[in-house]
Amino acid sequence: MHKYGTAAVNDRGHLEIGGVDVVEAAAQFGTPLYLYDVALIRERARGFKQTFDKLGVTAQVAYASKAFASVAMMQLAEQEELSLDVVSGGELYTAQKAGFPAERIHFHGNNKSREELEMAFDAGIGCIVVDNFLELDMIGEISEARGQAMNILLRITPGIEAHTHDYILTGQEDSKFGFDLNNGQAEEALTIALKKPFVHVLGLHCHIGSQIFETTGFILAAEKIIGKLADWHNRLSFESEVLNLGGGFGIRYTAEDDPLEPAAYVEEIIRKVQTETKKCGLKMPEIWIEPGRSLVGDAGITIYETGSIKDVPNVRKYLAVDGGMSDNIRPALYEAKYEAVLANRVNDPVEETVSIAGKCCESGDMLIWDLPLPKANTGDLLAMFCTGAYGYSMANNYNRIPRPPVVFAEKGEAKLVIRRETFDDLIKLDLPLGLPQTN
Ligand SMILES: Cc1ncc(COP(=O)(O)O)c(C=O)c1O
Ligand SMILES: N[C@@H](CCCC[NH3+])C(=O)O
Repeated sequence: MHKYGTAAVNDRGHLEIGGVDVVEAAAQFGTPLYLYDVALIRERARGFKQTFDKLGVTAQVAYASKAFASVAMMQLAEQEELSLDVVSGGELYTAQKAGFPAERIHFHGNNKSREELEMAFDAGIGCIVVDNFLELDMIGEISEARGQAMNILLRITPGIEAHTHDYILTGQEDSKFGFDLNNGQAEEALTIALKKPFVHVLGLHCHIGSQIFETTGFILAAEKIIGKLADWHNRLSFESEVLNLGGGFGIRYTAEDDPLEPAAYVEEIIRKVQTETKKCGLKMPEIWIEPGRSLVGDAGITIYETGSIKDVPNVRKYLAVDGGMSDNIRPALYEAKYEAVLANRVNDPVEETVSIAGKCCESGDMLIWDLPLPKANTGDLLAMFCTGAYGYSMANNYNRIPRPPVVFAEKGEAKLVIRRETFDDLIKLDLPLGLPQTN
C-alpha cells in the first residue's frame, strides 16, 4: 500500500486515516463513504504557502473549490488562510454560507450569467477572472450602474499543449476558455478593460490544464506571458500587479504516476517568473495559484462494501461494490486509474486479480480494472484511494442513487461534514402530476 498522509494499518489489520479506524467509520456512517485526511490537506496548504514565504514572494494560494466544494471544506480553507476560487453562483453561495471572507474569493467561469456577476458585486468579492468579451461588457455595465469598483484578472490562453487528458487541457489555442494571447484578443480585451472607469485590471490569469506532471508547460506559459507583459509595459504602460498561474499540479493515483511534491512545482515556476521579470525589467508581480486536486485529491478515500461477485471463467472476475460512477465518474469519463485495498484485511496476502464494478446500469460503470487483492468475500470493505478531488463534486444521482456522506478524520476524531442523501432528498424537487402548479 502506498503511504498517503496519515494512512496506516492498525494492529487489527484495518486501514486507519487520521487516526480513525476505517472499519469503524464504515459501521458508524454506512457505505459508500468518503473519508478525508484533514492533516494532509493542511500539510499541503502550508507547503504551498511556505514555498512562497521562503522565496519572499507575495502570493495568494486559492483553493479551487470545484475539486471538492462544501461548507466545511471552505471553512478548512479559511482556517489555513487560503483564498478561494469559485466557478459558479452555487460555489459562491456555499462560500458565503461558510463565512468565507469575500475579499479573498476569485470568481471564474467561461459563461458567467448576469445574475452570477451581480451576485459577485453584491458579495464584494476580491476579483473576477474575466473569460470573454461579453462578460467584460457586463462587468463594465454593472460596475457603472452601481458606481462600484471591481478588480479583474484577464484569463488568457497562451497556446500551450500540456501533457494530460484532452478533456482536462485548457491552455491550448483551440480552447473554450479565455482570451488568446497570440492572435491579439488578449490585447484587445486589455485595451477595452483599461477604459472602463470602475474596472481595475489587476493582471493576467492562465491555467494550462489539470493533472500535469511536468513543469515544462507552466514554465513555457510563464515565459510567453512575461514576454507579452514586457511588450504591453512598453507600448501600453500596463503593469501587471498579479500573475495567476492557475492550478493543475498532478498527484499520484497509481504506481504509473510520478509527480513532484506539489510545492516543488510552484518553487520552479516562481523562480522562472523571478528571472524572466528581472530580465525584462518588470516589477515582480504577486503570484497567485489555484490548486484543487493537489490540495484534496490524495487526502480523500472512498469506502465501499463489496457485494455480488461474478466469475467469467478464463476471462475475468467482477467484484461489485455499493457505489460506482454515481460517486466517482472519473474512470468512466477520463479512464482514470485508481488503487484500492481491502480496508478490513489490509495485511492479507494478494491472491487474485479482480475488476471492481459499480452498481449503475452501465457496462462502462467500472471503477478499477484488474486490481490485485486478497480473495474478497461479499461484505468486505474496499478502500479506493485518491478520490478526494472531483469525486464528491462530480457525484450525481444516476439511477437515483443517493450521494454518500463525507467525513473528515483528524487526530482520531471522525466528523460528519456532509450527511448521506436520503430517498426523500431525491424526490424533494419532484412535483406530482395532477396537482395545481404554483410555478
Ligand atoms: C481555472 C482553473 N483553476 C484551477 C483549477 C484546478 O485544477 P487542479 O484541480 O488540477 O489543481 C481548474 C481545473 O482544472 C481550473 O479550471
Ligand atoms: N474534473 C476533472 C478536471 C477538470 C478540472 C476543472 N477544470 C478531473 O476530475 O480530473
